[in-house]
Amino acid sequence: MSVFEISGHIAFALIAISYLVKDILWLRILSIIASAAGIVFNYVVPATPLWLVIYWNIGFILVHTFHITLILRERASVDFSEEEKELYQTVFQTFSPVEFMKLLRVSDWKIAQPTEPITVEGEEVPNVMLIYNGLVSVISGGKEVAQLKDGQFIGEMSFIRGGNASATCKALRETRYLSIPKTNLHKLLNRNPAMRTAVHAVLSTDLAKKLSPVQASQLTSE
Ligand SMILES: Nc1ncnc2c1ncn2[C@@H]1O[C@@H]2COP(=O)(O)O[C@H]2[C@H]1O
Repeated sequence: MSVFEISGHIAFALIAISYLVKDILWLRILSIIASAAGIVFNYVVPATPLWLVIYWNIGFILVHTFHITLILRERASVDFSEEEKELYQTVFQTFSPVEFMKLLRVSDWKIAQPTEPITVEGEEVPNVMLIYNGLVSVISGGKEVAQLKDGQFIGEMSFIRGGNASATCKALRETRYLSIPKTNLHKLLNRNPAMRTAVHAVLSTDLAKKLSPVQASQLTSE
């Protein structure tokens, strides 16, 4: 088998490997190398070059190169503050840096003063919020049922289930939090379907941690 015939095998082998790769950048790089090997094979091995195949492969290379440029440009623009890095490492590790950056772009940093209500039981909750630093009381039916602190979400229940606030949440001391407007979050997830699983995983983990042992055992026995 000549070197040029081997290039045909390399082209198809790389296409097969690219199907296994999850990182889109690597998938595109492998596809470019596969197309280049395909061009060599189709130029040298047949009696006359197969221009139709060669032109299509050049087209594929151009498309992948264009997208690689966009990906690299996007990745280069990722620059987190210390606070954002901490949130990324503690809560959003399952996100890619670019996905986390997209989430931050549609979010706002806010501060609630002591006794300030963040949600009101039975009323609409326009944002999903993540406590960065502070303490929040969760009041249901006039009684405190829980306290929420750093790294915990507020408003995730109505986001997942729909409907209004299941409880009133009030800051017990000055509380700094990341607020993600739900309309922005829905639009972001529609534009980036791959992020949907990561967002739901983060919110479900938070929800599971909030379940009391009694509630959890009731759920598992259902
Ligand atoms: N038992 C609970 N333990 C912890 N947090 C709660 C509890 N009940 C309600 N919450 C929080 O209070 C929020 C009120 O708005 P949501 O129902 O959207 O989401 C709710 C949770 O974030």
